[in-house]
Amino acid sequence: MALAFFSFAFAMAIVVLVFGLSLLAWGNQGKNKNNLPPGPPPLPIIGNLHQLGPLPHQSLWHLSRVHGTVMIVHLGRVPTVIISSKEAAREVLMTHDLDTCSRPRLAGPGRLSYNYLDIAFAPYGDYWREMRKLCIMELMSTKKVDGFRFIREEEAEALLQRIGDSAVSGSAVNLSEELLRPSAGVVSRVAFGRSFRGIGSDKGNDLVDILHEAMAMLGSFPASDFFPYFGWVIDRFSGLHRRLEENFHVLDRFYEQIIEEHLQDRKEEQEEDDIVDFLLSKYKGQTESGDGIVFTRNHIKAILMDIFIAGVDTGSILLVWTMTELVKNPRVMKKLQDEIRSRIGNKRLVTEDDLGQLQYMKLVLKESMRLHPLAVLLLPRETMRHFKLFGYDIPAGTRIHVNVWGIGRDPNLWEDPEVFYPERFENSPIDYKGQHFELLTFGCGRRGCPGMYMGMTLVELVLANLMHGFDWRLPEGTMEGDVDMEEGAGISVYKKVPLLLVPVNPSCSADR
Ligand code: HEM
Repeated sequence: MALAFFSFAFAMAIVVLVFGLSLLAWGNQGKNKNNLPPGPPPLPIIGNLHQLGPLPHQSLWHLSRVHGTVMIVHLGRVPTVIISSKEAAREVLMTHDLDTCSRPRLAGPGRLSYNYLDIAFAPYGDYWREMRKLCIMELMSTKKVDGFRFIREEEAEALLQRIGDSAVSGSAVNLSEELLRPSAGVVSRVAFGRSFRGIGSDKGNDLVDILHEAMAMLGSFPASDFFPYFGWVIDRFSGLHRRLEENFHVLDRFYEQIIEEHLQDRKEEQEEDDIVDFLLSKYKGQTESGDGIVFTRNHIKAILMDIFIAGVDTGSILLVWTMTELVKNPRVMKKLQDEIRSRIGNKRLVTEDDLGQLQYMKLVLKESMRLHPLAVLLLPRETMRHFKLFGYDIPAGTRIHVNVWGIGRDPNLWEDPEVFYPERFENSPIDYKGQHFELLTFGCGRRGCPGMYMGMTLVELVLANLMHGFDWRLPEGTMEGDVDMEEGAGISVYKKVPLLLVPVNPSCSADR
């Protein structure tokens, strides 16, 4: 009894102490002499967390309409600047790129990247620079990507084959699942030298779920990110910690298997031909790389995490959103099919040589990326030094998010922003390659996406073939207006309800 009382008293003392310290720290925040950006008034301890909602990019966009396009919110104890206009995005990502190009230390990315040993979440510095250069040279350069063209075309052909079978049987295809396969196939064959095995095969663990869970964990807002001293307790109670650990272990087993298979091949003196071989050959047996970086098995696994997660899910999410918009907008789908079919004719497969002729398809993809930019808040940046932004002080160590989703729907930039209308890009120089701050699907500057060419080449090839090879219908009894547009939260925002469509061979279609 006495023991129980002392445990209770001890727990209460800790709660009071934490509460008191938080209030004290909160009070000190207000005494800051800096001219900080405006923002919604924060509550003690939780700051503005209560205003975020399940889809933070949407809540932050609505808040920015009231408080301004350079706005500060307090996520627990962490001041975070939200950028919601193309002008402010240009300042942060271009003018102040060097001031803002580090990454904050966050629980989800930290765990899945083996303590920031990857590229995407590594803080700015020599290690990040060397790894990024290495991955571009070995995997993502135009030359490398062009060299793997036959793999993309084989994967696209296999996809058409599978969809063709469904067209014959008249059954619906789950495109959210099916469109993952070409990117999974390309990434696994190009980067890992083999088709996927060992992931998605565990009972109850399918590849889509594992990837979406990883995206959710990378984009999650765990309490430990906002309450440094006691947040981990909340994460344990909420179950977030357990989810993160489970996801980490599924992925870890997969990377281990890839590494083991490569080590085995090396023993058997098989040819070195992919990035895993390259990482193993460069570092195996050494303790330090040329730049004095101690390289371990975890370093290799962290790089595999980036390639796997960034390389597989992104392209398929973009394709799913694009197919969703097309089926909701039959006029656009018909115009796109007419373009592709008139240019390509009766060829069985659209090849990469054909893609240059498909100008309307490029407009469709830009429009899809405007409304569904995947990494809706980009990856978080952290300022390395103090700088001024439109007269406001942005102190060193501030977290920054660029709300690309909001910029894509800004009525000051786009007429009827909610309408899917690819023609808005006709005769417009706006492109997604990082020079136009209205369309930042791949970010920009030092931390911009190095896999853009690799990702988009496959996306274009697959979309062109889907449109050339088939007409698409909604399942019986579903109308265009019924198509669910709900977003699933994560570092990349995906279509929450899987997209089911029925493929029809064009020769059987009543429209033709
Ligand atoms: C349609 C496909 C893709 C989209 C929309 C996309 C989007 C993005 C975005 C928005 C960022 C963050 C940029 C920033 O914070 O400024 C990023 C970073 C990154 N992406 Fe991609 N990506 C795609 C494909 C790929 C592919 C295929 C790979 C490699 C296999 C890849 C590897 C990376 C890496 C390593 C980073 C981190 C860069 C750094 O922090 O230095 N991405 N991507």
